[in-house]
Amino acid sequence: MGEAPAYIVDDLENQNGFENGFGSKFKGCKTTTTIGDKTYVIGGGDDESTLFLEVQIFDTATGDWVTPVVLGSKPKSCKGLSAVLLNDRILIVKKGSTPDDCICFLEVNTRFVREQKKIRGTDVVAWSKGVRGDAEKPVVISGPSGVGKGTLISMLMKEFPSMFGFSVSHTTRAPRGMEKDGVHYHFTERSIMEKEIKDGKFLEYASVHGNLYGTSIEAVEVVTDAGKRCILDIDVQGARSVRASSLEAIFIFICPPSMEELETRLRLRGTETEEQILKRLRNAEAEMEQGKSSGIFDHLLYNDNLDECYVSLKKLLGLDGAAAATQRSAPQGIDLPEDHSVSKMDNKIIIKCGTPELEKASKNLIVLDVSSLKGGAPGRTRGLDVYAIDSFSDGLNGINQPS
Ligand SMILES: Nc1ncnc2c1ncn2[C@@H]1O[C@H](COP(=O)(O)OP(=O)(O)OP(=O)(O)O)[C@@H](O)[C@H]1O
Ligand SMILES: Nc1nc2c(ncn2[C@@H]2O[C@H](COP(=O)(O)O)[C@@H](O)[C@H]2O)c(=O)[nH]1
Repeated sequence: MGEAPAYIVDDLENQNGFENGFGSKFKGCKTTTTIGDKTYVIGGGDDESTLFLEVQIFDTATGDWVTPVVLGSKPKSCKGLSAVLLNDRILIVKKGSTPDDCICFLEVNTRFVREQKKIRGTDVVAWSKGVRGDAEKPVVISGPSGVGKGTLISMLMKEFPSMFGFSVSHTTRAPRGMEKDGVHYHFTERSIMEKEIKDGKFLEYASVHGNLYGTSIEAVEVVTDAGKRCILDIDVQGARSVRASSLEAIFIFICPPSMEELETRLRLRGTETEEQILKRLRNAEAEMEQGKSSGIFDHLLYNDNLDECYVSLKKLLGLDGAAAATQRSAPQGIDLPEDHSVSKMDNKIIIKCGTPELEKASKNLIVLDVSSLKGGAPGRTRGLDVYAIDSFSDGLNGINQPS
């Protein structure tokens, strides 16, 4: 992939098709990035009708404009944009945005995007929000039916309501008495779910105890967009698929103290027929084997005494003691002045804060170190390291060309 855009928007505007194509869409700010034959034009409008950033691709080989499938939540439009091409994604720095909304990524060739392109047979891009540090890894919880996954997750969500969000799965099974559509599951007809699977809607899906279950990309995005850490309650097959996907998560397998106790819990729960209970118990044997030996899971927890197991779970998630208080605070944003320019040096993005007052002040350069980026759509791009320095710091003299 090249480093600098070969085309600027004015050049594109002179290309055949631009006038009749999508040029008119970007009346406000816009930026272009060229990768091989494709020029990604990212822009926003200056009116109420275009509240979000849009993406169009100009194919320089064919002269055609392509409207890609855009996954992820579109960032809000803004007063100005800078784009920097990283390996598989474009970093966007927005002007006139709030601290939590000024850095985002448009993924153009991440594993997630490549998979989606294959499934959908069309151009795909995906937005992901950039967050500082290593926080917010989603949590995948698996274990045989009746082991207590749901119980433990409810305890976690009750104690840390602003920190965790539940990924609401789709299923073809019928709702139980108290279960609500859209809260516990998205209860879906099999034919519809099969179509949605074909359309690439799901991050993972599996046939479990005779029904289809799946985590939609949107289910994870809804939680992530709310600024919460996503919890997935899925079976071992699903966990294996997520492990192979681009979602970087912590994988926890919950074991029962014994198969007898598992049976007792399933029977006492009283939500399944005898036939279903027997099926779930038969499947539990294989699930236990895979949970313990497949290498999918980072941690194994025994749910014998519920309170003790919950304490262990919190410890795994770094929620014990003082750490819990730190984790509960919202992730730090980046306070960017509207007047700034952006350039790149190796793995560092240098944002020069351009007002005369700031130029005189010390610490007028904000550095985004992007050398340790992790994750991405359908979650956050984590690992941004952000710090401020002044213009004359060692090694950064002369980094002052606006992007
Ligand atoms: N440590 C425990 N000791 C005794 N009972 C428990 C314990 N943990 C959970 N239970 C009970 O076991 C039953 C099954 O728990 P739960 O519904 O949370 O299981 P699950 O793993 O989510 O099952 P499924 O995969 O079928 O959704 C519930 O009635 C719950 O109250
Ligand atoms: N692969 C997936 N498995 C899922 C998902 N949602 C739930 N599950 C698992 O199904 C069984 C049965 O659940 P139940 O609610 O019918 O008792 C259980 O092991 C869940 O973990 C999913 O989206 N994908």
